[in-house]
Amino acid sequence: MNASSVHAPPPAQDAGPDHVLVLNSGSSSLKYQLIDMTTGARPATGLVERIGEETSRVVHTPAAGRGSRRERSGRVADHHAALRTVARELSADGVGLDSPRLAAIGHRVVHGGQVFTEPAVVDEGVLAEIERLVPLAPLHNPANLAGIRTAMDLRPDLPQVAVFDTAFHTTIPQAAARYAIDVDTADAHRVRRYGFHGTSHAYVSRATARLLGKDPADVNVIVLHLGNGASAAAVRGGCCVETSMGLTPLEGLVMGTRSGDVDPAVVFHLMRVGGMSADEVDELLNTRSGLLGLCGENDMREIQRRRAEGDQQAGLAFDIYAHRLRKYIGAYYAVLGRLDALAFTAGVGENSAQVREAAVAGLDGLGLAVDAERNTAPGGGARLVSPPGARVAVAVVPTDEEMEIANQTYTLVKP
Ligand SMILES: Nc1ncnc2c1ncn2[C@@H]1O[C@H](COP(=O)(O)OP(=O)(O)O)[C@@H](O)[C@H]1O
Ligand SMILES: CC(=O)OP(=O)(O)O
Ligand SMILES: [Mg+2]
Repeated sequence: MNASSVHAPPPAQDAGPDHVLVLNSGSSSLKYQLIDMTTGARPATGLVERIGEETSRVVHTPAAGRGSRRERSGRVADHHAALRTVARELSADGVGLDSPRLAAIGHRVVHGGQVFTEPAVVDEGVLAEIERLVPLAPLHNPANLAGIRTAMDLRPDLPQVAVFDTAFHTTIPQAAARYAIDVDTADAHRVRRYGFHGTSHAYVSRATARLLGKDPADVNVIVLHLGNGASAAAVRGGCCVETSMGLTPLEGLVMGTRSGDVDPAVVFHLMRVGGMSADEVDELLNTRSGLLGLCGENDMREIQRRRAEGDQQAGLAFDIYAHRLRKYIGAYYAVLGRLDALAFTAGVGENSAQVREAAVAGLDGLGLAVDAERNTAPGGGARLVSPPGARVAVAVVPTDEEMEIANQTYTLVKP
């Protein structure tokens, strides 16, 4: 690894602990943001990606005036090593894990089962429960646990708070949460719809209401969180009533590498006739399916480029992706009965005008359309892309899972 010089300002001496470090550990990445809860500023953000591979990449971005962006490559063996690397980067900026201004570390934990309806200060009992849920989120929960355990090693005195992706979905009624399988079998194995990306759905549904100048309690909204993982949520008056991910983050929309909905019999067919093991089918549906499986590419930018050049495989992958979105929009409209807004968020939702246009194509009858000029206009921030006076607002609403996690964490621990 090659280091570069840093110019860290002297740490403030008089402020109390008002910083939260947010960690979002994915299966092979660790994203982090240090947030000043007094000002909302982010003294540092960054990510470690390709953890465990031959060459990992570390990108650390201090806030303006605190130093310059640093990028390194080299092997980062696991999530423990990743967090130690992050700690060193933060120390170099004078805001290390030993900083007296650090109030807590907030961790995104993907699966909280039915137990965690709120964020939790981590203790041995919480760790044991997250561990018990590993079989339901094998890609995510082990990484989340590694992040928490290393953070506890590095700062045993500091509160660690777990914020669960599933928590926002615990209001989903039984009629939507239960699968139609034998009740005793389902209960014995905790089989039900849990839903994920809840922190994002909660934040974006509230921000959408704000954009409309309304109280979240008065607004019905469909949120489409379209990142590498993708899910839809129907939110009535601030409460989630339906979502597309289920027992695990595999169900629902077409994703970067995950299939989303398939007939469950596909699994038995591949095992009986295709000679695959359960683990092989699991790996196929989670990591070699979705956009990647359809056209060899999971980056929507690249798919759009190939589609524009007439590449039929990329065109079909895009069409399948958009078709699934339309199907869910129609279904969730029916679930809600009345729809005030459709909100697009995350990497694809915030940046792809083509996906937004295709997702509502032909839905004019439902009052859903995008205005070509608004939809393609550059600019960040929450904004409407539907035509003026539209019956249903269509909006781009950037998600901020890190700020939401920081707020929930700080609320629990602030002095
Ligand atoms: N300008 C863009 N146009 C289309 N897709 C984009 C654009 N920028 C980012 N994306 C897509 O966003 C996805 C990543 O979204 P993101 O929310 O960062 O994912 P995650 O947090 O799940 O890793 C990638 O598929 C990428 O292609
Ligand atoms: C739950 C989930 O799918 O998360 P991500 O999109 O970060 O993979
Ligand atoms: Mg994400």
